[in-house]
Formats: sequence, structure tokens, C-alpha cells
Amino acid sequence: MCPSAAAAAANDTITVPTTEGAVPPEFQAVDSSAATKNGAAAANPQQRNPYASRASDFLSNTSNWKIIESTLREGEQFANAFFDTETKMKIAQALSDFGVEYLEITSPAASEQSYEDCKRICQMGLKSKILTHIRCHMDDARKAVETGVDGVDIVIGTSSFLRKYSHGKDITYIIKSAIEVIEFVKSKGIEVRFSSEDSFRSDLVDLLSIYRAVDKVGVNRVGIADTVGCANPRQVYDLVRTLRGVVSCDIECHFHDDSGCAVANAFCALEAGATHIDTSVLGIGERNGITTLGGLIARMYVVDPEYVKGKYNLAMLREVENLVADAVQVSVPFNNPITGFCAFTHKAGIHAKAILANPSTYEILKPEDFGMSRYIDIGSRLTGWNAVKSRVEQLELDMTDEQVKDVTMKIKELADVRTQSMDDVDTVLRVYHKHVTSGKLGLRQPAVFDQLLAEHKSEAGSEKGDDEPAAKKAKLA
Ligand SMILES: CC(=O)SCCNC(=O)CCNC(=O)[C@H](O)C(C)(C)COP(=O)(O)OP(=O)(O)OC[C@H]1O[C@@H](n2cnc3c(N)ncnc32)[C@H](O)[C@@H]1OP(=O)(O)O
Ligand SMILES: O=C(O)CCC(=O)C(=O)O
Ligand SMILES: [Zn+2]
Repeated sequence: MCPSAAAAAANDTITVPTTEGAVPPEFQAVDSSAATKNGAAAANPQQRNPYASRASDFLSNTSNWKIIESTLREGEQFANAFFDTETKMKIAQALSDFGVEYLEITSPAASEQSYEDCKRICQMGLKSKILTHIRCHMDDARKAVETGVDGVDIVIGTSSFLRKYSHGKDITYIIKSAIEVIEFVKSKGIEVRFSSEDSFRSDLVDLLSIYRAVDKVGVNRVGIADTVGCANPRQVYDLVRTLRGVVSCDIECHFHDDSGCAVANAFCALEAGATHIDTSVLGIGERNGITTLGGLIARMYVVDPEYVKGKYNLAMLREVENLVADAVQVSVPFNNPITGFCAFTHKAGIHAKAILANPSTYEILKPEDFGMSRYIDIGSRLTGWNAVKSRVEQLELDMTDEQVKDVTMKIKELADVRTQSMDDVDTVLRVYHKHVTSGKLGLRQPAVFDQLLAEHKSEAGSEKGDDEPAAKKAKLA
């Protein structure tokens, strides 16, 4: 967290207890079969979570999916990434403890150390299954199976771009070599996935012929990859739904974020029947990366909070992100879903009032489910008397609503010049309260209050000396 962000979270905000439900009862997911049986859903449509899949979405897997966590493969392709063995092991351990079902590791064909690291991670005894990612080539496959992985992810480009400029092979060759490599990996008794790189710029007939052929020889999963981040959610839905009708195996999807759709595309893929989604922590990967682990978790929590809470150790998300952020020397973005420093900070008066009454008004995620806290910022010109009243009550100052409204006007006036810290606001509240109670100050006397505040600051400053801000001392008084 950057220093100003940390200061904002620590000093300028009210921490509000996170006990009330972020999802009100009428939006809680219900067992749809039970609802249909007793007619409750029809009688009262608000009885179910509107973000859950509908009974008519018979393809949807939004409550039945797995993560293939590729920080240690796609993430190693991020411009800043260099993971030594120890760092890889720490990341692998943390992701496994978080609960991801699979970890995808860089190809052992990449380098001698990549080969050794892949072996080492396989020996860690992690809960997550270990996969490695290889070209559609027997040499790579032989190395992969030697490492002790639980499965091998095979990829080859199928678009005309990649067929022409990457490997130069035609569809017939691709199918033949895919079958050879798949059969070899299967003969070793481990999982095998076949994926078409650049799927969304590939010819649909080519794609379906390849997928049908590999499904026939018993591949565990086929993969669709939006390698250049060009696909939109509707295209994803259409392609996955079509593929669902063609293959009987699982469907994995991999989305790059070049045009900002990676999380939305992952969601639509699951709605259309995909079973596995590739993620990386903070989305790190080639160029600007792929579906973020945290973003996918946030999206899917909205759909089915109990399912997501049951599978993953959500309170660990921040630790996992900080670990990876440190390893690749980036900051967690301020607007990161769930863990961004302002993800649960409420500022505008209209929001603050409603949040204080019921957090669900402006929150779809419950911060406490992720080990996070909710904050209300009252030191800005956008604050309102209801938020200020909540702080007055926290400080146990006895004021009428009229007085709170009066002092709120003062806070706004000060915040028109600069944002007020929590200490600043507390000083204003305490000075106001002291003088209004003693009768020295009446309502709507800004000039008198300015003078009383200035006197207070100079007294506090001279008592304490110049090394501590007056507001801080006032708070301690
Ligand atoms: C979209 C993705 O992210 S796919 C995953 C990308 N991951 C990686 O590239 C892993 C790291 N890569 C590496 O370490 C190297 O590129 C290696 C070891 C894989 C290959 O290195 P080199 O043999 O030096 O080849 P180079 O990287 O220059 O070119 C790629 C070669 O693989 C071939 N190739 C590319 N994709 C595939 C594929 N999916 N299946 C089979 N062959 C492929 C190319 O035709 C080229 O072959 P060539 O040697 O006949 O020219
Ligand atoms: O193997 C896959 O499915 C994806 C490979 C990849 O990283 C990509 O195509 O962007
Ligand atoms: Zn990728």
C-alpha cells in the first residue's frame, strides 16, 4: 500500500463494524429446485439471488468450476517477473493454501532451472494438482512427464496468423501431432489437456474438427485461449456453448486482458458451460496479462458466495497478492477488486448514510469474508451530517441533530480548503462540543467557532511543544 493510501485507511476514515450482511436476505441464493417446488420463487422473485444463474441456464457452471492458477507459468511471462526457486515454492504454497485446484508451471523445456523447479514443486506435496504447459511436441512432452506432474497442458496455435508466422503447420499436421502427444501423456496415467492458441481468430470449422478429434482420443480437457485479448463476452458465450455441444470432456478457458474483458469473459465462459478458468495473481502475464485471481473470485462470490467461501481461503487473498506483488516489484492497484486500498471505503454523504444503515446498500461483497474492513471517510467536502453523527457517537459526544448539522457545515468549509484527516475532524468535533455545551458557542456562529478553534490549536501547540500537531494532542486529551 502506498503511504497516502495507508494514511487514508488509518487516519481519515471511520472503521465501521462489518457485522451486518452485505447481501440482504432477499438476495441470498436459494436452492432453486426447492423454490420451484414450493412456488416461492414465482410468488416472490426477490427470494433468490438475482446474480445466480437461472434454472433455465442449463449450461451454466457458475456454481461448479475450478481454477487453473497460472502465476507460475503465464505470470512468469510478465515483463517484471523473475522467480527464483524459493519464490516459486512460496507462491505455490500460498496458492495451494488459498485453495486453487491446479497450479500451472512453466514448461520444463524452457530451461534447465525450469525443469528442476517444476520437479521441486511436484515434490512439495501440495493440495493443488500440478500441471505443466508445453508445446504440441513429443520432445517437450517427454520432459514434462519426467517431472512428476499431475497433468500436462498442451497448446498449439490454430489461427492463420500463428500457423503462418509461428509454427508453420497446417490443421492436418496439428491434429496428427496432437493425438500423438495426447496418447503419450495419457499412457503415463496423468491428466492431459489440449488447447488451441488464438482460438478467437481461428476458423470455427478448423477449431471444432481439432477439438472433436482430441475429445475422441480421451483428452481430459480442451482449452480455448483468447491469446490477444480480442474476444468479448458474447463471442465467448457463443464459442463455449458451441464447443459444449461438440465435446464431452471438460472445457478450460484462458483470457488475456488487452481490451479489459478478461474477468467478464471468464464469467461468460462459465455461464456457457466451461469448467475451468485460468487466472494469475494480479493478472500478471504476457503484455498486460490475464484474468486476475482476485477479480474472478469477486465476480463469482457475487454469483454464489457460499460456494466461493466453501472452496477458497478468502482471507488469504491479500497475503497471496502481496507476496506476488513484492516478487515482481509492483504495487497492488488502488482499485483492485477486494484488496485495493479503497475497495471498502465510502466517502460521499449519500453513500455513507445508507452504508451506516445497511452495508448492502453500496456493497455487494462483504469485507469481513475477505478479512478486510469497511471505512467511512468523513473529512471531505462531500461528507454529510449522518456520517458525522456516527463519528460524534463513536466519540461519545452528546449533540443534537441541529448541532451535528452545524458542525458538519464547518467540516465542509475546512475541507473546501484541504481534505481533513480524522484527527482534524475529531478536533473540530471536540472543540465544537466543548463550547456549545458550555454556552460559549451558539448555532450558526462560524466566526466565533473559527476563533475558538484557533485558540484551541495554539493552546494545544504551546502545551505540547511544536513537535506534535495540535490536532493529535486534542485527540489524546
Ligand atoms: C501464448 C503463450 O503464452 S504460449 C506459451 C509461451 N511459453 C513459452 O514460450 C515458454 C518459454 N519458451 C521458451 O523457453 C522457448 O521459446 C522454447 C524452449 C519453448 C523454444 O525455444 P527455441 O527452440 O529456441 O524456439 P523459439 O522460441 O525461437 O521458437 C519457437 C519454436 O517452437 C515452435 N512452436 C511454437 N509454438 C509451438 C507449439 N505450440 N507447438 C509446437 N511447436 C511450436 C516454433 O515453430 C519454433 O520452432 P523452430 O525452432 O522450428 O523455429
Ligand atoms: O494454453 C493455453 O490455453 C493458453 C496459452 C496462452 O497463454 C495463450 O494463448 O495466451
Ligand atoms: Zn496467455
